[in-house]
Amino acid sequence: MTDGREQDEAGAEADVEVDCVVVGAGPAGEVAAGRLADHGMETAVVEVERVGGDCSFWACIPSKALLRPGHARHAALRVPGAAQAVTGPLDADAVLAFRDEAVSGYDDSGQVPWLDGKGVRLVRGEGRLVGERVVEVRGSDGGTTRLTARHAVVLATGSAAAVPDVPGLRDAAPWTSRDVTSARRVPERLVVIGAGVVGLEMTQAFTRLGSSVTLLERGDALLPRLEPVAGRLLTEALTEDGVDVRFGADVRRVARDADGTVTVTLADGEVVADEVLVAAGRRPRTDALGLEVVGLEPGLAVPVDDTLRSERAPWLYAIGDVNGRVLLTHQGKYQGGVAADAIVARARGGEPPTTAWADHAAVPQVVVTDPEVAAVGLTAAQARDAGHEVRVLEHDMSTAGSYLHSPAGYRGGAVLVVDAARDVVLGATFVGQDVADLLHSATVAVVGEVPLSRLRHAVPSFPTMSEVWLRLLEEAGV
Ligand SMILES: Cc1cc2nc3c(=O)[nH]c(=O)nc-3n(C[C@H](O)[C@H](O)[C@H](O)COP(=O)(O)OP(=O)(O)OC[C@H]3O[C@@H](n4cnc5c(N)ncnc54)[C@H](O)[C@@H]3O)c2cc1C
Ligand SMILES: NC(=O)c1ccc[n+]([C@@H]2O[C@H](COP(=O)([O-])OP(=O)(O)OC[C@H]3O[C@@H](n4cnc5c(N)ncnc54)[C@H](O)[C@@H]3O)[C@@H](O)[C@H]2O)c1
Repeated sequence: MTDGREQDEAGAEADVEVDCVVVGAGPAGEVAAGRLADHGMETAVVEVERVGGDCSFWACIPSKALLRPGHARHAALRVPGAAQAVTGPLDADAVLAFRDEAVSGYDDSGQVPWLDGKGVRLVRGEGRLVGERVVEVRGSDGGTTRLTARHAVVLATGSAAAVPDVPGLRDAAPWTSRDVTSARRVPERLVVIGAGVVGLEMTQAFTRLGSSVTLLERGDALLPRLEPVAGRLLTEALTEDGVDVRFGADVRRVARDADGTVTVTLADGEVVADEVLVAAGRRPRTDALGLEVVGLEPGLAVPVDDTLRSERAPWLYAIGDVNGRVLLTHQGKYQGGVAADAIVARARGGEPPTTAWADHAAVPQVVVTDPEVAAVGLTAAQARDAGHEVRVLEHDMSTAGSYLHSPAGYRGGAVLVVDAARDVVLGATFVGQDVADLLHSATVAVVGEVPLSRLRHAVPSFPTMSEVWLRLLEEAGV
């Protein structure tokens, strides 16, 4: 099933007809293709780089591998007995080797059998819309294949780092998320432009690997779209790690000298470093995707409705980062499943069985820093803005199960946002070591609209981090 190029005897490309074509085999595209095939749709997936997408090779997986050793070392340092066994810094070479192993040496052959097993046809090359339901694929040898979809084309081409128009920045050969996650050495001095999730995670990973990091954020707080406790505790933690965190940063110019040194000029001074990481947001990968075929502008996101279908063409769907809805792997995979079900239902003359409403109501996200930040649903401010009568429950998390995780003093906090009129949870935020896996309990509570009076019967095990639920419900008086 792999490879998929069909050529006639003279070696010219042949047209191939299938039920559905998915462009991009990242997490979103893989899920959509697999589910379409499960439903009996003959499906082809087009991939220009590696099956598994950015997430597997240049984003989620390598970034988490770079973070994990530092988090494990710090967790040990907080526990008597274990702390005494920590006798030195991280072994940077071993960390980079761990990262290489996590990305399978940048080889996607381990991911292909899953597609094969589903019966999905993999076509290697760059896909581009060239007509109604037609995708042209240009292979690395310059040859082309035309794939015609009987039912639907699904765009799942992801996103790339956006490089702001700062004078000199592009010429300074900055690191992007791809370069930092695949770095082969640890720079002595690193300056990071942008304190979004990429900037925060990579700042901490490289600080703990031994870089001296300056983090430049133009805003006035970290993670401003989350509960304020998240940004506050993370700022404290990064500062304690030795990061120079600067808010209100106005980056005016960047220059790289002949000796490789980078100088970042700010409105109020300059920072000199060995590398500069641009972590200032993303742009959809639609520059050469043929969007003009359906009247959309190349370079922009592909707007879709809640079935992930474009309003421009009833056969066109877009899932994952490329539609700009929520730039997270798990939401892209969720969208892939919803889109596949909608395509199949419509192909059979029916209505989509569901929509991707969780994208609006209950998006879970974990910022994998130390402390971790795990949040789902609405913050108190967002809930008030949406017109809810809000009750906010807070707990500082320095007690309960957290004591065993970090007896030397746990830095953490929890916030539950409750719809006072309906007694249900609208959002939750947990900050602290080892809180990430608490998040799904909150996601279930938000999606299930479970009343607090019912939640008290969900008894958390003693002594686990889940006891934070007990404290929050005590605070609520239920
Ligand atoms: C450093 C970093 C860390 C991250 N960590 C996390 C995390 O921990 N958790 C999380 O949920 N999210 C994380 N994200 C976000 C996550 O990586 C994205 O949301 C996710 O990869 C989106 O999946 P996707 O399938 O839409 O796109 P991608 O993973 O980008 O996959 C798109 C695929 O399409 C292919 N493609 C593009 N154009 C074409 C074309 N014309 N023809 C054929 N193929 C094409 C690409 O080669 C790629 O393989 C992180 C992002 C970054 C940058
Ligand atoms: N653990 C995770 O789930 C994870 C990890 C990494 C990335 N992601 C996803 O990837 C997406 C992209 O992340 P990102 O961090 O690249 O973008 P982002 O949009 O989240 O953050 C960009 C930050 O850069 C700042 N900025 C922009 N231009 C600047 C400038 N000129 N000077 C100084 N600061 C500037 C912005 O104010 C913002 O704080 C996120 O939306 C996130 O969902 C998720």
